[in-house]
Amino acid sequence: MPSPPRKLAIATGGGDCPGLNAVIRAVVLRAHAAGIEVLGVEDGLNGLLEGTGATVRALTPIEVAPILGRGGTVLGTTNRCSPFAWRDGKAPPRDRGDELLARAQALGIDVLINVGGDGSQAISLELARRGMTVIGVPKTIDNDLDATVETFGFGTAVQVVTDALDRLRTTAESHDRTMILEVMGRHAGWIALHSGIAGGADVILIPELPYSPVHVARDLMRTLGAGRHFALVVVAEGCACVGGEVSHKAVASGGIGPSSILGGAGQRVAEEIAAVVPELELRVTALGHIQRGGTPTAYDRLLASRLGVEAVEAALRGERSVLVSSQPPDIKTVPLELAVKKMRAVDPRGQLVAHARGLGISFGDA
Ligand SMILES: Nc1ncnc2c1ncn2[C@@H]1O[C@H](COP(=O)(O)OP(=O)(O)OP(=O)(O)O)[C@@H](O)[C@H]1O
Ligand SMILES: O=P(O)(O)OC[C@H]1O[C@](O)(CO)[C@@H](O)[C@@H]1O
Ligand SMILES: [Mg+2]
Repeated sequence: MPSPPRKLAIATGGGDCPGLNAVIRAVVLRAHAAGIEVLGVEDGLNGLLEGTGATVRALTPIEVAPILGRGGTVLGTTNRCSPFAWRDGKAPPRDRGDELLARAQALGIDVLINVGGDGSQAISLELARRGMTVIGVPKTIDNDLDATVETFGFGTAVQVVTDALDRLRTTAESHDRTMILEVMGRHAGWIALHSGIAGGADVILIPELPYSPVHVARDLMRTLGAGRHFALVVVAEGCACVGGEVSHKAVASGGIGPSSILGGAGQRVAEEIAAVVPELELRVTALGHIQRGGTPTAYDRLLASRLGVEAVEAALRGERSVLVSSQPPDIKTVPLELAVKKMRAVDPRGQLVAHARGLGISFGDA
């Protein structure tokens, strides 16, 4: 039986996500109750690397008490590069993994709790391979992690998009327009599909179902011909038409990140529709990071809190290289490898898509 850990560290990596602070709070509360100290690593794992401007600080129950419902992460995060492919300006990427491990050892960290999506858990796995005890906590608004039934942040994002659709509907109704809403999700259509159903969309375009602009235009005209004067289209940022490409937009890289990210699918779809039915009046909204910011829903706070507590329980049981995973009604642990094995995509032949079709929603695919 391994001796119980005396010191845990917690880090949040990848894009921020509503519920991260609830995980941090839960880990600190449960660990302190068990007499375990918790260090918070700032900006992903950068706090364990010299010269990054980020550091490591002790987290106390008093400090985390008010953060349960706060969006973002009080530790900061990064979704740019990795400790194993560190970028300094234009120099080739270098491996700083061993430096990170040495620093963690010097600080007396027995277990690292790494909260993040597939990219962060790939980092967890490599740290584990190099000898660190790591427990992963899954997070993503995209819902694209296969190793857990659900991730916190997703429900909050779906609620934000649904609220946006409710607002777009009133202006669409007033102007007799077709409103196109571009939403996040990278290469998975979960946010678009869930919010499209909940928000009463007429057309939903997702990466898993390549569409034809002619079919989208036809289905919109059918909707509008059936006595309706407006329509709502939800476009996942990673969707593409049959034989087409996803759209990217340029972003300022800050010297280390990519110079372009997914974006522009909504505008592209508007142009494709207009090419077929120029008589439609279209407007495009890209919701962007509004979907990721702000207060988590009650359910996401609950899920995040349970994952945080169970991560500490797993550490107390002496587990290593595991991911805490929601398997309703329980939170269990699964091998860390499962988090990175494959992306969870929408099943085009699954019941959710069938139910959407049952509501008359078009995917523009046939
Ligand atoms: N601790 C970290 N330090 C540096 N970079 C990190 C860290 N964690 C994650 N990253 C980078 O961020 C990328 C994305 O992380 P991850 O997959 O966990 O996030 P996500 O929830 O899928 O969100 P997104 O991919 O939009 O950032 C990783 O591929 C990796 O390059
Ligand atoms: O914050 P960034 O780097 O713009 O990344 C945006 C991406 O991150 C996510 O919000 C989460 O993975 C995606 O839905 C989106 O494509
Ligand atoms: Mg990712």
